[in-house]
Amino acid sequence: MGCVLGTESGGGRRRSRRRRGKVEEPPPSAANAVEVRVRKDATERQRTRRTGDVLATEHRKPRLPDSFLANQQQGWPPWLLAAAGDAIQGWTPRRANSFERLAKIGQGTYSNVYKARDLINGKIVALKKVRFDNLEPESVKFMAREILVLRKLDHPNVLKLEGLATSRMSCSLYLVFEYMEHDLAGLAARSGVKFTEAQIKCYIKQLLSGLEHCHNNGVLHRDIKGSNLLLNNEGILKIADFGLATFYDPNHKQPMTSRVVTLWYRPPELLLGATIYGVGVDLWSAGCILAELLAGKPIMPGRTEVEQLHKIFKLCGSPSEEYWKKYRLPNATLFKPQQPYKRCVAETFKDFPLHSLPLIESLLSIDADGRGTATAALESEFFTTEPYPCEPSSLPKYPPSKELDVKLREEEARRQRGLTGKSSVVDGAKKVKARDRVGRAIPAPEANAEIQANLDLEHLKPSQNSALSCSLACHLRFSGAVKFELRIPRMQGSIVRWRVVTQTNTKSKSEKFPPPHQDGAVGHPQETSNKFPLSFGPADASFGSAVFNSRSSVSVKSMGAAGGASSRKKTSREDPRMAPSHKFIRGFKPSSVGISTNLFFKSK
Ligand SMILES: Nc1ncnc2c1ncn2[C@@H]1O[C@H](COP(=O)(O)OP(=O)(O)OP(=O)(O)O)[C@@H](O)[C@H]1O
Repeated sequence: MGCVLGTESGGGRRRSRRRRGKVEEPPPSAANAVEVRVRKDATERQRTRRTGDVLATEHRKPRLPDSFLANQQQGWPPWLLAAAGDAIQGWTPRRANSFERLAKIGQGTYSNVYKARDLINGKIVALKKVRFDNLEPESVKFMAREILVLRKLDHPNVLKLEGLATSRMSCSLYLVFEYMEHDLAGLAARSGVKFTEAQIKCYIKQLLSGLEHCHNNGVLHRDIKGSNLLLNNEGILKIADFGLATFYDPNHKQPMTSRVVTLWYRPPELLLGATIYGVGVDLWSAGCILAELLAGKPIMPGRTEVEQLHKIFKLCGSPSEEYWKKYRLPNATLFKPQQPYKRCVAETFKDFPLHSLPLIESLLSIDADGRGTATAALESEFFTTEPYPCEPSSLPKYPPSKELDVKLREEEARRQRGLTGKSSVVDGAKKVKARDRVGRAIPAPEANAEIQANLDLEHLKPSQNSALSCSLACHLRFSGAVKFELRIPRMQGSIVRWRVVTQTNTKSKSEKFPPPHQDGAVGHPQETSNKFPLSFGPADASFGSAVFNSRSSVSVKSMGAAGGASSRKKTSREDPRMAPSHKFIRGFKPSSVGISTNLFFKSK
């Protein structure tokens, strides 16, 4: 027996008639005529289905939500509604051909960014083009989240999403942003650019103001770094690239993925596998940027997660016993140094302006709780003492210098010197190895695209045709370049032949698109990402002396070659305090980082 909604005769109130299992038809009236017609149709269709009529197939189609129909009326293509209905709800799309593309200005993990002219008002904009046809549903979901986050934010120091555009012909969505001439990483890398203390204060104040707005609106950015801080010619800094951002509620903390934030700016708790975290992750990155601007070079340019953590411990001290007990982090047993490291932030940055140190100390607290909030950081003496932050409008105007331009310029310089041939070409933009870069500041590793796994495989006894153990550090970048670094234990009298089988798991692309099951923020329980011991790589040379000299000059950069990746000394010995790197383990599960690797060695 079917059931339909009925209207109570006389009273006009609708109520379910399911109780009596009886269909009652209300008397037709002007007020409910349409509803009655609809119910009649439904009843007829149900009867038809029972009799096996052909209309039954039509009836099986799921009913489309009203928002879907409303959006379709607004001109959204059905494929986009299906993929990201919530994110675009209430907006009317622009046509892509109402913009004139002028130049490609950036490239991201899943997008190309173009400088374009709005043909309606002549305004110059940035169009972030996202192609849907070759994106997996997961990636689309994260793109939709980026739009939702951007739509929630409205602040002078947060890049505003001005609209969306679609093209009829291609499966693409364009995010329309105001055009920004520079990014902080590109600007800092320019030769001849030296920021004064007042200018650094101006930039950091704007960064913290933007972060304060994000955090107050329940948004964590999770990828704060120089290339995501865009600047216009009026000196306004805007936080951009919310591709890794997430909503969070400090009062109802949900597990989230720890595989976020670009390595050099990633806080220790994430490296240790924390899944419950908060605003502290962005504040740590802000602290790294502040120190980087003052030093003129990245302060902790690690190449692997292990090395990154090592650098953090060496500068900021290793966590206290209370910390390990308080947080019980998943990777604690792997990374806990046998002997503690002493904190030496003040000593390392002794040449920094006096009032910058308390702020850096606080932002670079090992314990995220010690980092406070963006609001508290804005109240720090750094901003209330002389020299005061300069006005954005008083900042110098620079020719365009975004990271991509820098890479292209450097590649051209290398080509001129006849050194080309080693870098890979990615969609027109050639990648430049860190050690080949000129200029003092080095752009950070690209986005979060680096998946790093130091894999220690099970040691098998050498015997005929047996597999020999090895330690493999694998670096996968989404540019497509895969680099393997093999550390092979000395095998006396063995001829080693190897077969390396790699299988990238395109389903869990990267930290950029953490698999949904790893990010509670999109409604899935989280799993810790590093389920295998990571080993510390070679100990790095410690961060050199700070280059800021507040006595002699207000300029902050006097270094020649950049520190970090390009000038880092390599030592062959590991720090004895850290976990050994050639420990062999059982039960290794490489798929947790999206790459499957097998090594087979044959001994004689
Ligand atoms: N509004 C803008 N104005 C000028 N340039 C921009 C703008 N938005 C983005 N860009 C440039 O495009 C680059 C890529 O943009 P964005 O970081 O948003 O893309 P993404 O796909 O999220 O990148 P990633 O994978 O690096 O995180 C930026 O580094 C920047 O140089």
